[in-house]
Amino acid sequence: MTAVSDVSRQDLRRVAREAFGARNIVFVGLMGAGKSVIGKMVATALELPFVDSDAEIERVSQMTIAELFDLYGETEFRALEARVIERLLKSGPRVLSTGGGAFINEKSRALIKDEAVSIWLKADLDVLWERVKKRDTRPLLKTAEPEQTLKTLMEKRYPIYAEADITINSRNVRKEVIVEETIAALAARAGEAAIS
Ligand SMILES: Nc1ncnc2c1ncn2[C@@H]1O[C@H](COP(=O)(O)OP(=O)(O)OP(=O)(O)O)[C@@H](O)[C@H]1O
Ligand SMILES: O=C(O)C1=C[C@@H](O)[C@@H](O)[C@H](O)C1
Ligand SMILES: [Mg+2]
Repeated sequence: MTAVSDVSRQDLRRVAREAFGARNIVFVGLMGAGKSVIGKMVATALELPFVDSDAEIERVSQMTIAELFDLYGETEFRALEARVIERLLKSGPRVLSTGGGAFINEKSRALIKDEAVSIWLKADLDVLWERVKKRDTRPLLKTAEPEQTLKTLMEKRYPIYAEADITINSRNVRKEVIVEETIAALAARAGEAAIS
């Protein structure tokens, strides 16, 4: 027997896919917010192709993000990131999870606004810190006080991430909950667009 909640979940997925399947869906937010993990799960649920810009940068450069920062510095990394994001957006539609700094770049942000519906996965500092402190692969957090660095990045970046079309509160609940909330928010936005 099919439960009522399964039917409505399928309906929400159908509405979200029909409204946004022909447009890029882009996840933005700080390190540890869950862009890579949740983005891939949303793509699977909506049966859309998925790409992660950090993974794509590593694939094309044949280097890790940490190696790119070490060898060429942040400015060169940002230039490469902006080029990769432009190419991915223009060759979509797909679900694209970006690196934490991508939406901060003015040109990439303008492009994402033009070519995509954007979703900010917003999380509190303690949630982010619990997640990112387990791995030391993030070059921007190789500082004497990484938690403070993360806090400073939050203060600088949150007003900019807030320009995204949709905000989802990323917190310590099952990932599936965040995925369903994201799809419901996309479906709701589709409904608003249909009315206006
Ligand atoms: N709702 C959740 N519950 C538990 N763990 C989560 C949740 N969402 C994400 N995580 C975990 O947090 C970690 C960071 O997630 P992820 O790599 O997707 O973040 P990100 O936003 O892509 O970060 P970055 O900008 O560094 O690429 C991963 O280990 C992931 O499994
Ligand atoms: O927040 C950032 O600026 C970054 C986040 C990661 O996804 C990587 O793109 C890189 O480590 C930079
Ligand atoms: Mg990621």
